[in-house]
Amino acid sequence: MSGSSSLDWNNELWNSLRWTLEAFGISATCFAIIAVLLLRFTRWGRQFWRISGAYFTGRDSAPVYALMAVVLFMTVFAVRMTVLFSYQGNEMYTALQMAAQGFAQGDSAALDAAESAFWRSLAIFSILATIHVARSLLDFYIGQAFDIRWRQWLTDHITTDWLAGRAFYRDRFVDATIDNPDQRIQADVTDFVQTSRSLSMGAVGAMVSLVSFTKILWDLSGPITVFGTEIPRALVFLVFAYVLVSTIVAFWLGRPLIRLNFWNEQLTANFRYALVRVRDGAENVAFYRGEGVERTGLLTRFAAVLRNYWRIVYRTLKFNGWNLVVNQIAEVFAFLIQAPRFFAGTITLGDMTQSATAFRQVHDSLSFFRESYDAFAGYRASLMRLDGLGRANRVSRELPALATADLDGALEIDGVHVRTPDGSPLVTDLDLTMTPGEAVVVKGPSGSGKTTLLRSLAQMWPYTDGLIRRPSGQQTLFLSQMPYLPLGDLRTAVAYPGSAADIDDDTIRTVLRKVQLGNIADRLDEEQDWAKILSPGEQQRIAFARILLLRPALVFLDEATSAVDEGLEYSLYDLIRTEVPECMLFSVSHRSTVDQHHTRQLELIGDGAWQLSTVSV
Ligand SMILES: Nc1ncnc2c1ncn2[C@@H]1O[C@H](COP(=O)(O)OP(=O)(O)OP(=O)(O)O)[C@@H](O)[C@H]1O
Repeated sequence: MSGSSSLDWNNELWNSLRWTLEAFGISATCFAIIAVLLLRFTRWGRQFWRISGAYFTGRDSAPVYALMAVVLFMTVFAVRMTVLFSYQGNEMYTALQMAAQGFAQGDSAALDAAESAFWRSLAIFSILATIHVARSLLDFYIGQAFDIRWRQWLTDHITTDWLAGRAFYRDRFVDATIDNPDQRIQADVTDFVQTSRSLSMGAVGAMVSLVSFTKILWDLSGPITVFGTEIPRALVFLVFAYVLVSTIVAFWLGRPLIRLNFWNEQLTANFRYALVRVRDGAENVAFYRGEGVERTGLLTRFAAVLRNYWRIVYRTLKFNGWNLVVNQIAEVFAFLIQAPRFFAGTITLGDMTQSATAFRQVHDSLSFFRESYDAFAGYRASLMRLDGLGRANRVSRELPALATADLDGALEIDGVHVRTPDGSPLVTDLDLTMTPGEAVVVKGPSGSGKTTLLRSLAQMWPYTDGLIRRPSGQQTLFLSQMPYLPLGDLRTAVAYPGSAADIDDDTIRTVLRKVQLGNIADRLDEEQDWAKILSPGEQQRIAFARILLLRPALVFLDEATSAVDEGLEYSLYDLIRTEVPECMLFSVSHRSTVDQHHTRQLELIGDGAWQLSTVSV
């Protein structure tokens, strides 16, 4: 009696190499065909292609395919290693069985042969184990390299797309749910890349493993008679039947987990957002002494997280309970079926243990699809979020915006209409021309559309039409009520949107002193959250410092001096008028003290009506 399936180890290196290359060729072909079909005919496949198709096409895609081929090769190679281990195990246990028989029969020649077979199988194990360790590490490294390269490309691609054509602002007019691009760009991209690889390569590995071990199981299995009917190759059919039934039950038990996990994400995000709100509004909450209300609000949200979490715990108990039972039975299932043949002497101990290994591999391969269901549900959610962001970016860029043209040293507003999203007119048919040194102040009651007019002139507001001709690029500056201070040192904050590298420190310090911020002029290197440190009035002075630094031809100011006293307001405007006298000013202000720095006044009267007059000081 000898192992019914053993390998010729002397030639195994070449055999395995040939096997791996063949299996790689077949897998790569099947993978390509299935991928094309999925990309064309499934909704999520089309979403995948819209998100990342450009990575796989174009001039730079050759290295991508090369790396993919290596990843695929490593996956197939891993299966071959498992196959080899199963044969090595077979030989080792068969040798032990032969040794036991040699002892029993007092046959020293048989004992010697068994002993040398045992040591040979251990020597083979040490070679296989060494290759396995090296392969595992290389596999990890190549997988990570693949992910990092893809993630880098995708983050760059999506960030660029999001920032292009002011989509990051105008997305809100397309899809109100795009309120968390941060999550989409950071977490979803990471998840998308990792899960794309793990699911696709997992499926390839499972299929190759399924075919390989079904073949082994086929060779090792014999017929079984059930109720008078003989089932040939019973083990193969039984494992398929076993996994099918256990999968159906597991699917039925585990299905609610997908919904519960979705809710878990949602409720945790709500809780986190509420915490962030308290952090961002800390000063206001503290002034109001709102801790009590905040505590109740936070703990109510957290209670919802816990309620749902308990449901997950109970459901997981059932799901895991079933899976544990299934897996425990799978441990002995092959032994149970093969035992009669072993005791009848038809198969060796090695065949028995190899049957168990093969059974487990076939079982695990078939179970891959069941166990990946959850990961796939999460993957689809990521696909939907990334595709949704891409779609909103595209659509928002196609939204109408004011037509614009470059014009050196002057401003021409020609037939501009501005409406609210529901179509009510805010400004109707505005015509206005400005020449260097001129200044216009915009007045009107709260809600009359002053800020929205500026949004329209900056091409941000979609409910508008008409034409604006103005100095190009950074020759025109829009300054909102509270200037934006980017992350980084003070130098970067003051120079924004210019680059701090282009301006020397002395110039920045001089300008800060001119706008009466001499107290911070020596802190240019400090990295702080300057928006939290500087008072609103100080932040508004930073905006004036930017005008002095960038010396634009035209500036739009929206309530730019609302947080400073009238004396300071006077000197800031005076500074601009004397330092950059050619600069055209277009200011929105409620304060009458601002009027004296302007030549004309544009008044929004309501329902789209407006009136232009000269300022009489
Ligand atoms: N994103 C938006 N969606 C819907 N309506 C908006 C949006 N932004 C502004 N509005 C509406 O457009 C109108 C004009 O708003 P806008 O902020 O331009 O007024 P304003 O004259 O600048 O007011 P204030 O003097 O109070 O700053 C308001 O009725 C406002 O509610």
